[in-house]
Amino acid sequence: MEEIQRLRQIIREHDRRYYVEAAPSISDREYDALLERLRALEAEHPELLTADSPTQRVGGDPIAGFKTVAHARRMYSIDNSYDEEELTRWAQRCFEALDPELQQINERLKELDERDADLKGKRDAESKQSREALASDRTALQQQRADRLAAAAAEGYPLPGGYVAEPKVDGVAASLRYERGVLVQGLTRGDGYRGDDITHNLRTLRSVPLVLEGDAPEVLEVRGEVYMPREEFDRINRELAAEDKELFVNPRNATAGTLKQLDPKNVERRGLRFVLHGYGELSEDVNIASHVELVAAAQKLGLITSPLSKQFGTIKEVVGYVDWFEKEKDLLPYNVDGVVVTVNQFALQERLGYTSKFPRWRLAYKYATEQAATELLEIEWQMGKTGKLTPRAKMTPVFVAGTTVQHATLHNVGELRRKDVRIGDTVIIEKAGEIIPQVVRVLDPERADRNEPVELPTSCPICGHTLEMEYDQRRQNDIAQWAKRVEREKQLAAKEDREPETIAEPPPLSELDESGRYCPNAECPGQLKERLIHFAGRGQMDIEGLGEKVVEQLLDAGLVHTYGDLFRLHTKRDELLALERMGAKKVDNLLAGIEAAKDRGLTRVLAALAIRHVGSSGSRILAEYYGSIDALTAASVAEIENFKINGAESGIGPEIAKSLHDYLHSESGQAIIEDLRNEGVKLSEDAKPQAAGSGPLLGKTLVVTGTLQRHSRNEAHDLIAKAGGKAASSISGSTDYLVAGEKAGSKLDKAAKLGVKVVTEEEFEQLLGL
Ligand SMILES: NC(=O)c1ccc[n+]([C@@H]2O[C@H](COP(=O)([O-])OP(=O)(O)OC[C@H]3O[C@@H](n4cnc5c(N)ncnc54)[C@H](O)[C@@H]3O)[C@@H](O)[C@H]2O)c1
Ligand SMILES: [Zn+2]
Repeated sequence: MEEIQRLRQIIREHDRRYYVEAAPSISDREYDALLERLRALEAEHPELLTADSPTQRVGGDPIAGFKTVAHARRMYSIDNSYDEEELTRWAQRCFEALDPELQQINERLKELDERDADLKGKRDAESKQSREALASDRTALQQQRADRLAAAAAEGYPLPGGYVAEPKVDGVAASLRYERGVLVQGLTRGDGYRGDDITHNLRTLRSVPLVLEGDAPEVLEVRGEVYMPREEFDRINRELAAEDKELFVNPRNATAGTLKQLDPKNVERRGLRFVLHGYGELSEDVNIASHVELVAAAQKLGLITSPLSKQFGTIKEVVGYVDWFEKEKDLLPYNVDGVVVTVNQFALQERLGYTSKFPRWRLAYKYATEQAATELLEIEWQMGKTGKLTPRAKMTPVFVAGTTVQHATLHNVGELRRKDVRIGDTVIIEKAGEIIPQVVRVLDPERADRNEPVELPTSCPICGHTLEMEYDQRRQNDIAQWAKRVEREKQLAAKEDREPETIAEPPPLSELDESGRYCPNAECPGQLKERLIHFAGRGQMDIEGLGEKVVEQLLDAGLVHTYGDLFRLHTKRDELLALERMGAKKVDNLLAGIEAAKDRGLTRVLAALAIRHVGSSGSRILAEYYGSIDALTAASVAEIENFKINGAESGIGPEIAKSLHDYLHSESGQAIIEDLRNEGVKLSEDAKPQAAGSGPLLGKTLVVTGTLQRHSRNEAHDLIAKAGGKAASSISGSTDYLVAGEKAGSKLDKAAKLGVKVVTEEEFEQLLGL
């Protein structure tokens, strides 16, 4: 069946975008609809079902750069439903499979059937009579069964131990393995059988204890959700926007994207959290018989569980919780997309077992994302400070998920073309998880009287400079790879004296692959206001007194046309004084602020110039490595892309390298740098003390007290620093561990009061991985 093939291919592509790239292009609901369609087709044609169908496997392929490790117990996905009645039907199925009375009735019905089958062929009177008796027995049993089910339905399918309902936190599943109380491994779910080893990243989370409290068992694997609070998500997206990088579409993708970081320092900065919702391998000495007991035991060990985890006797009560929680969930500081319902007792879970992909004892109820239909009126092109022109849909205002919406971002030309939105179309928009509204799709793309595709600008609407296009990096790589393979095949064929085999060529780059259209003129007035605001901003040149309002005034009065003009403002004191609300004191402050900004150094200057793809962290890495703008300008693209720091990848990718190189060698870029240099702006970076690297203690603060047997105090501090941690001398709320040697004294009391974990010298060595 062609449709099955096609659906599988489409779904795999979405899986890759979602799990591997953390950048989905359709909503979960649409994705689930595709999967449902495939499942239905496979059910109709079971002979076409294959083990590698997306309906049979969970998650995505492993991520490059991480070690994959087999899970001690498989990590399943969870079947989900958007339908409350489905929740009740699920409970009914569980009840039917578990209730002893129904089991008995079913057994007896089966017996009757077997006996009936034996008698079937026989024609004698006795057999006939027996069969009649059997039939009436069956009717009675069936009635009994129906009565039992009706009674159970009325009660809400009660189970011994009941059900547990928990928020379905919208993040990424992870498994933490503790051996004798020490965190030894953290894995992603991966394909369910094997996950990526992200131990070093998970260690940086404050909510992930490196050592468990109290009596920890031999082996304890807990599973839970790594997620990003909304506030943190907003902050990161603001930062990305300031660096003109692609934004994360929601906190879940931000979490996935963060966990993929190779450098744990980048993870530490992004307040991720962990909340427990399940378990993996448990050693014999673990005495836990239910989900509720798991949660209680985990809390005692210092793990974080959901305060909203609730036990209920019946599914009716669970449905009540689901209804109540629908409004309530929006008040939480993190995104929740549903409720996970679990059969509480492990013994019952075992009896229910698993399908090829899901446990039968768990179901995720998902709240639907609100959507609305409206008319697309116009495509506007907005210019950002790096000169990127972003298409934005202007629509007839429509109310969706609590607010009136009339703009939706389309990100880039690629997305505009892939969604093929046209003026006059009715479009479906959606606000999923606190995000800027998105155009999901066109309602009726087959409509005969549609307008022509949207016309794209080819030159800058403000300065007229020809625009530059950028294309999806992955597609570019695919094409480059193909060219290499063709070349290799040619050489091989020549050697073996045969015709080279043809290797299918990937489709050429087109508008569908376009990731950005830019005005490359760094002096384009269309970018000037945004550029100046950014230049003067906090993380950049940090010029006091130069906010948005003042920038506007300076531009309106024609006092500033370039960054360099800012540093010449001191010659225009009178003109400044003539501006509205600009007294002598304010002018002096502004001029002093500008003067002070000259000494910020190369890191800040690079970040301030708003060079495409070059953000603050990239600027820091580059400035610290090269030391001066001249050294940086002398470097080739390949050098910038490939230099190593202490043998490790620098984190500067090809996009950054090319964009920076282009800028430093462009006429406008060079003019800007020379101008700044002439004005005395510092274009070098002083050598920095060795930045804390990675290590098992990254992001953790430790205090050492008392006398250790094997290490002096100074040695211990060195070891902590080498492991990426901070050694502090006094305990506070932000201390993670107190390392207590002999005669530890008063710090122990303080640690107890503040809830700081106390570790022995041995445990300390385990933490260090010694
Ligand atoms: N938009 C796309 O392109 C796209 C692509 C692939 C997948 N998806 C989405 O991803 C879903 C499949 O992903 P999935 O397999 O991770 O399933 P899922 O996200 O629907 O649910 C399972 C996961 O929920 C998490 N979870 C959160 N809170 C939990 C709790 N209290 N108890 C237990 N688990 C909890 C766990 O990590 C678990 O693995 C699909 O339903 C689809 O909506 C979307
Ligand atoms: Zn321009």
